[in-house]
Amino acid sequence: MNRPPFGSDPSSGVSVLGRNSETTPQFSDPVMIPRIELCVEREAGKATERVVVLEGELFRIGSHASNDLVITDPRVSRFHCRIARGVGGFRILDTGSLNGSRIGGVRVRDADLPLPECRIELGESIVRVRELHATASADVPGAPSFGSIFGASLGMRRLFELLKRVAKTDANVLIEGESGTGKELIATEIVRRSPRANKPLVIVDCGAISPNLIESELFGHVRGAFTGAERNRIGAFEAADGGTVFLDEMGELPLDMQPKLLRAIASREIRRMGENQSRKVDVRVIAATNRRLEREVNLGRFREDLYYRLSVVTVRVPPLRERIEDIPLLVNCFLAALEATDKAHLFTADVLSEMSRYDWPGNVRELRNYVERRVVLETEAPSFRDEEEDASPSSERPGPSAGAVDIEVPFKTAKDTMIDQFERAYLAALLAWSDGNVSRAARKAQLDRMYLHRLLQRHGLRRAGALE
Ligand SMILES: Nc1ncnc2c1ncn2[C@@H]1O[C@H](COP(=O)(O)OP(=O)(O)OP(=O)(O)O)[C@@H](O)[C@H]1O
Repeated sequence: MNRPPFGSDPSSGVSVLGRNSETTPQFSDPVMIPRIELCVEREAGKATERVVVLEGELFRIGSHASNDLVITDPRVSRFHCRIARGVGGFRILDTGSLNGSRIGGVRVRDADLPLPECRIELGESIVRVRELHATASADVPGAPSFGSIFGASLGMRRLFELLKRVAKTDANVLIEGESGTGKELIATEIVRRSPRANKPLVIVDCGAISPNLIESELFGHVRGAFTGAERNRIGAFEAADGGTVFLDEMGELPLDMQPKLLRAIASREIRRMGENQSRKVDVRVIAATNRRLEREVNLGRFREDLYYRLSVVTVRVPPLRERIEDIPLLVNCFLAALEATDKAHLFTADVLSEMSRYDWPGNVRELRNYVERRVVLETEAPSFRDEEEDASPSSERPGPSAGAVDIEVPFKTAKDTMIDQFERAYLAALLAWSDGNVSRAARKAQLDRMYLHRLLQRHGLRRAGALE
């Protein structure tokens, strides 16, 4: 999708995309960035005073040396908790710590920080958090896009600034975000702007490959390595030599594969299955996950050393519900991509306002599907409530009728919309049949369980896509 130029139409809630206009909205006023100060008042039971100021989007606290605030306390987990910017404030998220995080004696898992001042209790340590005066930042880009990624919210524009810096380096990157927030888009955009742009980019979806095939997928095999290995095959790392491997759904990588991946990253060597000889490879790794890997590390389900190698830079993509101000811009972009800017009247100010109250469990992907559906069905003044009901797993909405075609809509758009509607209807009925049990549903539909899981996340029919 190219960056769309904007015009405006007072009759609709979104600005209409004028194809010949040169103007793109820019945010030229200095942006005020809220800041907080963290002071370690007590560490492992002893009084102390160490102060740090949170300037970025994400701040990790724990006993592991890679945290932004390292606390040396045997009762503090390696990745204990994190503080992130949220809507109009800051949130604390406990990342599966053993002894918990408390504020005022109350255990918190995911909560707004009660500012202007509060104290977080971690093990035998106390961190005081204090709100500081917001400062003007020159670091927030004015343009509400980064290549094909769009977002006008402060969170997204700060993300673009980070991506710009990350893209120029050769550092491994870990992209965290719920399903449908644009992680793959971000990975592709980083690669496009990196020194490896003209080298191969190989994408491996760790969640969609069965555990017994993943080693061959990543590192290849030689003939006879296992039953069915009839010829030599190179894996993703060799295919990407000199370029980049994008490991999607990193949290699904089986534990026994993790040391092999670590070796490939740390010593830049791989070994094809069934072969003794090692081969040198030069690959940048970008990984994405919709699970909290810190939590997986604390629980012993993900190797700490691999996490450390992968998360040289961590990029957190906020869910759409935390940046609802992006919705009008995204609607515009999708209308432009569909060559349907003349349908902007379907998105009145009232519709947009209803859309901003919806939770968007399927994030930007769900929003794009919603826009496509409205365009194809040409629903006049749609009530967003209908959509919410349609999205519920118990919905019995019938699938599209094969006869209902509109040749005014481009073939690909119409086909994608039909498939999308079919998938939603099928999955909703399947889940209703299995009482929400995904394994039973997968057996019934003869689908791979992981694949079904991803389909459900994609359609916003499962909260499991949420970072947990
Ligand atoms: N900020 C954005 N601007 C424009 N399009 C976006 C944006 N974010 C996501 N999209 C679109 O939403 C869809 C989903 O994006 P993508 O596949 O990158 O998400 P994801 O986080 O990798 O999802 P999953 O975890 O399910 O693989 C794509 O069509 C993508 O182009």
